[in-house]
Amino acid sequence: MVCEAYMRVCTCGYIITARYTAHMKLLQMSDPVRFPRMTTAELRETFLLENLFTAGAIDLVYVDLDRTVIGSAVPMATPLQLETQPELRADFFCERRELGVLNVGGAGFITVDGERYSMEKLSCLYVGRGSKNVSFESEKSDAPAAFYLLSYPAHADYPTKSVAFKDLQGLQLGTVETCNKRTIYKAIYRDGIRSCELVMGFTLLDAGSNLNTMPPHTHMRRSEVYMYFDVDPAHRVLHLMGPPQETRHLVVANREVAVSPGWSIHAGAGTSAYGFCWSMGGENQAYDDMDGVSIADLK
Ligand SMILES: O=C(O)C(=O)C[C@H](O)C(=O)CO
Ligand SMILES: [Zn+2]
Repeated sequence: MVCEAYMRVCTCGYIITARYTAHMKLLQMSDPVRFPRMTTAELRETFLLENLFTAGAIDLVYVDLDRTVIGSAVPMATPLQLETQPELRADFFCERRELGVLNVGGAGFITVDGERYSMEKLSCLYVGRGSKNVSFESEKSDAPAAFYLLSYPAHADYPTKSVAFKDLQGLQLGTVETCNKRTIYKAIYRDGIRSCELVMGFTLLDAGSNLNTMPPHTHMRRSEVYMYFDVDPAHRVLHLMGPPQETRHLVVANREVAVSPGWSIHAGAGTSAYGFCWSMGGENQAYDDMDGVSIADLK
């Protein structure tokens, strides 16, 4: 289906062909001046994505911050093809972009230009700039894969590569006493799968711990995106955000995404167990380039 609204907007110049299907939602960030006066509804509309992971579809959102594209692909009985989008003005999705994918659902496959990658739960795939055909499949439609997608502009071609959960080396942080014992798994980063600006991995909390990224930090050189997964439907994560002296929270459900500008802390406390995918784009790829904030200074 071609989007009628989009066709009206772009009759001057841009030629839409049938393969440019529905357009992406556009998410426009707020700034730290407007932030403290935002209502709960405004905060949620600006920083939270609640409607990804539609069964049998690819969902994509374009964020003006670092030109991030956030999305999901949940293939059921038939594979799903990643199409280019009108907003990208590109012949194919990865013409000028790189893409990171994390599977948080059942086992599946991703095929990139004829190469088929097996994607168990928590496998991660990097798709390099210039890759033309990307498609997603589930092994079983009654336990579909749930592919989380994160894409940034790319200025070089790095090879498409996958990594399975069992091959990731975890970094243990936190303690039981401070309720934040957790393991960080880095997949796409300077010493792992190479990329232009995308940095991507996930964090799993130990049983009984519920706090992530505490003490918190900001990092003006990059924006960050959190996608919470394996959250029980009856439970929520209280995602903390905002300038360290002006924090607010978003109540986040399973497979929802919180966008975090460089001026914002990003941390969370779950009412039960959860994992989350963190990913970043921006000026550098040093994972530990963080401006730490002491807990006592938070307001
Ligand atoms: O639990 C944590 O700590 C994290 O997962 C931190 C994120 O990875 C992060 O904020 C990286 O900048
Ligand atoms: Zn961070």
